[in-house]
Order: sequence, then C-alpha cells, then structure tokens
Amino acid sequence: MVRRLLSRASSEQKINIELGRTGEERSGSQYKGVKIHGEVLLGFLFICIVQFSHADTDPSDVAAINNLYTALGNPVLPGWVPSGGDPCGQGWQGVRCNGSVIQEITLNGANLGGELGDSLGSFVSIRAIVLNNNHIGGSIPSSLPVTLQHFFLSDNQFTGSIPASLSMLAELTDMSLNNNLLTGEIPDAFQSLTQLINLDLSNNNLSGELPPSMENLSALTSVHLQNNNLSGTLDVLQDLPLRDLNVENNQFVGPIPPKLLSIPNFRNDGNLFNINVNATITPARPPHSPVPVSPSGTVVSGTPSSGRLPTKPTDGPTAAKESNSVKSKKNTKRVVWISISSILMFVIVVLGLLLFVPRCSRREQVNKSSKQHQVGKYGGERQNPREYEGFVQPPSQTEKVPKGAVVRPKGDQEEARRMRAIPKLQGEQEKNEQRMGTIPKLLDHEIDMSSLDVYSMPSPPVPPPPPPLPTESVIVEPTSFHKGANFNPPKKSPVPPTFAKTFTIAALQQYTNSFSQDNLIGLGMLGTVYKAELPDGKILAVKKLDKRVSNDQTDDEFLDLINNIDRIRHANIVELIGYCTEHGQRLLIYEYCSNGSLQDALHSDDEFKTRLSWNARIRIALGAARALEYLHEQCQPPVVHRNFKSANILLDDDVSVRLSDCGLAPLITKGFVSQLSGQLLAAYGYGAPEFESGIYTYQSDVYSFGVVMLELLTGRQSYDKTRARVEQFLVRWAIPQLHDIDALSKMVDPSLKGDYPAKSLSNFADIISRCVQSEPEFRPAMSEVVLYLINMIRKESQQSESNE
Ligand SMILES: Nc1ncnc2c1ncn2[C@@H]1O[C@H](COP(=O)(O)OP(=O)(O)OP(=O)(O)O)[C@@H](O)[C@H]1O
Repeated sequence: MVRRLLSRASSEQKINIELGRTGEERSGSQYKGVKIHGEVLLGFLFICIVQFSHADTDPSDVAAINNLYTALGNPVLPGWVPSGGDPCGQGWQGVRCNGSVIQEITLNGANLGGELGDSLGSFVSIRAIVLNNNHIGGSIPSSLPVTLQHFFLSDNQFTGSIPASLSMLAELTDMSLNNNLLTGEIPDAFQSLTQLINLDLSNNNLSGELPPSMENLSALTSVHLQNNNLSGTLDVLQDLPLRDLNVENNQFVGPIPPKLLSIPNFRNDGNLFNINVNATITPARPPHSPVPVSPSGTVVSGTPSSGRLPTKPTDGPTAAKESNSVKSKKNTKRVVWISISSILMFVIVVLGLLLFVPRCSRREQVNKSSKQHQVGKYGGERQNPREYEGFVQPPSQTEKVPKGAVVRPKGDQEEARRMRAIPKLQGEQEKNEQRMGTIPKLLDHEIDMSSLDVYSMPSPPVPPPPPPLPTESVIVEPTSFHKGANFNPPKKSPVPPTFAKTFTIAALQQYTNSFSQDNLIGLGMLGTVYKAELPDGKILAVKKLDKRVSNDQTDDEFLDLINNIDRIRHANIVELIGYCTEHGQRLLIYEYCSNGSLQDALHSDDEFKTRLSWNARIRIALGAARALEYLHEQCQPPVVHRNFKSANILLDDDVSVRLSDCGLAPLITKGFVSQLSGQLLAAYGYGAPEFESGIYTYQSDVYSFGVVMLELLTGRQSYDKTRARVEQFLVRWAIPQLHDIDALSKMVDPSLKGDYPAKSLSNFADIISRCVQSEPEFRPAMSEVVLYLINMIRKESQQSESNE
C-alpha cells in the first residue's frame, strides 16, 4: 500500500515538474525556476511524510507470507490476506516486524491446518517462526530462511524427514519439531549450527544414528530425543555443554559416555545401553547372559568398554545403511530373545512364589492390608490413566498416534511420560504381572529382584507413579501438575528461559522513569504495573512483584516460574519479554497492550464500548477461548489460569485479545495472595461454586470464561454494587433468563443498539449457560467452546453472504 503511495508521490512529483515546465514555456515568467523547485520540494516532502507514516512491508516478505497463508488454507486470521497487503503496516495477527521487514510469525494453537508451502526461504530477515500446537501437515520445507533463530513446529502433523537445508541456519538458537510424525534419519547438517541452544525432536519416528556433525553444537544445552527409534551410541554428544538430555525410549546402545552421566538432567531409560554391543557382532555371550543394571535400566557397573559399535560409518553411505539395518535386525532379535526369556523366567518365578506364598503369608499378614491397598490403587490407575476425563480433545490430539503410544488426550501427557519412562522391557513385564495379578504378592513379600539378572529374571516392579489428579480436584495449587508429573522426577537446576531476557534494575529504572507515578498503569494483587519505554522507543509493561509475593519464592522457584511462563507462547496471550531478579526485587516484563483491558473497554470507556460491535465481541470471546484452550489442552504441562476475568483480557493495537497473567497461578496460590485471590474472585462474581470448597480446576476457568461472555453480552460488570440487590451478581441475575428469547433481548447491552443477529445472540447465550453450570463436569472443554464460536462466526458470514 505504501509502495503504491510512494509511486503515486513520485509520479505526482513528475507531473508537477512537467506542469512547471509547461507553465514556464507558456508564460515565460521569471519565477519559472522557483516554481520548478517548489514543486520538487513539495513532492519530496510528500515522499518523506509517506515514508515516515507507513511501514511498507518488504515485497519479498509480502510474497512469502501470502504464499504461507495460501498453503495454510486461508484460515481465519485477522488481517491476513492471500495476496498483497501490508503485514507490517496493518498489524496482521501474530506478525511482528522491525520497520518494514517481518521478524516473527507467532501463531501457536491457532487451529491452523494445511501446509507450510515453499516460500519460507523468501522471508528477508525473519527471526522466529512459532507455529506450535496446530494441525499443520506435509513435510517441513527445504527452503528455510537463513536468518531464523527460533523455529518451533512442535505438536503438528508434519511428515517426511527433517530437511538437510537445516545446515544453512547458522543463527538458529532454538528448534522444536517434537510431537510430529517425522521419519528418516536426523540429517548430518549441524556443522554450522554453533548457536543452537535447545533442540527438541522427541516423539517422532526418527531412526538411524545421531549424525557426526552434532558434535559441533558447541552451545547446545538442552536436547530432547525421547520416543523415537534412534540407534547407535551417544558419543557425539559427550563433549557438548549439555544440562538437559533426554534420550528415553530409543534403541541407543552403550556404553553411556561417562561425561554424560554428570548432566544435571539426564534421562536415558528404555534403551539398550545395558547390552554388550559387541555381542551383536561377535557374540561374546548368549543374548540372555546377565548384565548388571540398576532398577531404572541403566548400566551401573561393568559396562563393557570394548563393546562399542562404531558410531560413524567408515565404508561409505551404502555400507553404513546396511550396517544400520543389520544392527537394527540384530537389536530386534535380541529384544525378542530377552522378552521370551524374561517371560519364561517370570512364569517360573510366579510358580515358585505361588508355592512360596502360603508359607510367608502368615508372617506378612500384619503389613499386608496397607500394601495391598496401595497396589490395588496403582493397578486401577494404570488401567484408567486419564487425568481429566471430561475434556473433548481437539482433532489433532486424537488423530495423532505416536509410535508405541496409546492415544490419550494431551492433558494426559504427563501420565504418558511416566508410562514411557518405564523401560520397554519392564513395561511388558508389568502388563503381564498386572494381567496375572501377581504384583501384590511380589510386593507383599518384598522379594528383592534388583539383584537378579535382567535377562533371566524380570526386573523389579517399578514403584507406582504418584496418583494422577482426580477429575475434579486439581487442588488450588496448580504447581502440583509439575510436582506429580514426572516418573522419578530428576533434580533439575533451572535452565535459562528460551525467549525471556534478563533486565537489570538500573535499566528498568531508566525505562520507567524511576517507577514514577506517571508511568504507573495499574495495581493488582501481585504488585504494580508500570509502563516502560526502551531507548528504541518500544513500550513494555513491567510488573513489579510485591515483596510479600517475592519473599514466598526461592530463586530457583522464581526461575522455574519464568521458564514456565516463557514456554507459554500463543497469539492470544501476552508475551513475556523478560524478567529481573536483583536486590531482592522480582519483576516480570511483558509486551505492552495499548488498548487496555476488556474490563476498561466495557465498563469505563463509553466511547470504546459503543465501538465494540457484536462481531467484535464474538471475536474477543473467540480470542479469549483460544487462549484458554491453549493453556488447558495444548500446553505441556497444562496450565490453569486461575484468575480469568475481563481485567486480564488485554487488547492490543488492533483490538485482538492478549490474555494476561498466564502461568502466574503458582504465585496466586501462595501465601497471603492465596486467600486474597479467592476472596476477590468470589467477590467479583468470577469464582465458580466449587471454589468455596478450595477446589480450583480447569472447569473453574471455564466458569469464569462464561462470566466474561456474559459481560460481553450484557455490557454489565460481573459484580456491580450500584445496582439493585437482585442484579448485583451478573450470573445470578442473568442465568434464569438466558433461555427466554424475550428476556434475552432485554438483557443485551444497550450500546449495541439492537445491532446483532437474534440467532447469534441465542447461540452465544447457549454457550454461556453451558459454561456457568454449577456442576463442573457438565461445563464444556475450551476446545468445544472454540468450535462453537467458530461455527457461529462461519454461519453468520454465510448468512450475510446469502443476504447480499
Ligand atoms: N501488558 C500490559 N499492557 C498494558 N496494560 C497492562 C499490562 N499488564 C497489566 N496491565 C494493566 O495493569 C493493571 C494491573 O494489572 P495486574 O495484572 O497487576 O492486575 P489485575 O489483573 O488488574 O488484578 P489482579 O492481579 O489483582 O487480579 C491493569 O489495569 C491492567 O490492565
């Protein structure tokens, strides 16, 4: 658009010059030269004004993003068009620019399908492509932008192999391709990726050995490769500065390089490390001969150092492939042998025990009941491991069947992780044990199996994982998700956040004019929010946590919190830009939302309120629903917002929703804030009934969402003490009237001036009544709400098209 204006400006300038010349020729005036210069100057000024007032997106970026949009199947994305447009000038949803070039595309959990197309490589200067949690399929394009630093495509449906063109991404710092359907070998393309810090390729079907060039990843601190079919040794990783390495459930063979054993967070269960790999070439002992292993399945001593398979092929690619296939066949045979001998030995042990039990049972009777109780509970939970049954998962979550995994909702992924953390052989054994009902007996008699040979005897039963959270009672501490989530939780030291930067107090003082009153935006229960202006003119919001809130947390806990907020990235969620922890102060730095909160828009600013058309309100509801859907159903681990209200629905420049305070539940549930927050939620009419019993679940967020929808429909506050007593609590007043069409039309916000389709209004009211039901289990999942709202929007646009 600006380009068009510019060319218009220069042609006007040309016309002026020509007109000047013609005038000069016609009149012969002595001021001819002055006239020419005046016109030129005007034209020049016009160009300058145009240039300063518009961000003319680079044409190459426009073409690239148009192509991406088309490849994605033209989804509903505010601002986006399949051809032309000005993504930087017009603020397309999820697009960030630096001047006229696109820097980031962030569309997490935006329900995107289609593919990525073949023009990503044409972006001029893009730094981040963040498309996690969508349903995008096809292969990852080989044409990639060389300027890319953050490349996030996890939780999609990508197929094919990882492109070797990765080698061109010399500036890449983070890449997550996990939870897709990728196959083939990891390409040997890491030679120049010396900036790469985080790499996640977990939960795919990748095979083959780790490529030799991985040893060049000199900045790599976190690698997740779990749940693939990768084989070979881990040698290429041994000299990297890793702090977090997960290789669980692959076919890696040993020995584990000793240096890796000192990585603070190293998970390696479910591999073949404990196998004498020499045996696969020249069997030094039969496949079922003993190798000492720890209960977790890792080698503890006597690891055969001579038994290493060569990591790199020496006879060229064909030989390497052949050797790989021979290896994998041998591995398979070995696993079959191990399984058969384990089962045989297991049957022998069980029979032995059956004979042995009657003699022991009298001795053990005193302890028996309590232990059996535990075991019974464990068995039951394993058969029904869902953490929150009530949720309908979005299609992507039910369609994807990762290798060897049971289809379960993503909300269950922690349980799944626990299950996967159990070595495969043990997993098989356990199933048998459970089927045959022998675990209780084994436990009752505390037979120490850890000293027994893993090949001739089943390994010890894995201790039961912590019980999954019951459907209804995610007790008021959402951190419990984190605590109970990991099987055998490793002691982890906080890993630096991926996106969030550290700020110093001195810098923040400078940006906020020493936290002056003029910069104060508002006050919440956790602290005060200030407006900050960076030297480059960028505006941020700085949340300075109250001392009482900070004092409740250790430094590690705070960094954990930052890490958790940092991974929450979604087009409808306020982005954490950085944090500061210095001199006992803790501050969170967020992007600034220039249009304030929905609460202000609806209840404090009459002019803004009248601008909120019915359509705008549905879109705001959809944006907020998508944010919650992402937190509940797509985040890992899932996040309960716990403070959902119109004051936390912020509106950005183009009035798109940016939900704030996401991931802050651990602060809210601690210390003095805990009580205060409960009182506030209840007092302001957002608190679900179950909150009174100290229970706060995902469904409680859904209830609060229903209240916000009521605010959108009625234009009334959730609690308004200026109204007549029966009308003070919005839900109490509105609910009985929601199904009565006449009453409904009287409840609608008068600022809408009757400008809304009646059908749409009653659909909206239906969603509200489902969300605010007093029984939590009857409330819909947020993915359902999103679908309802999308359908409403679709129907309306179809209707308005047919009316035209
Ligand atoms: N990123 C932001 N951009 C613009 N304004 C913001 C931002 N974050 C918070 N604010 C504003 O700052 C004020 C205080 O916000 P804060 O989140 O601390 O409290 P709250 O959510 O209103 O209340 P509470 O935390 O007590 O529930 C609010 O008016 C909010 O609109």
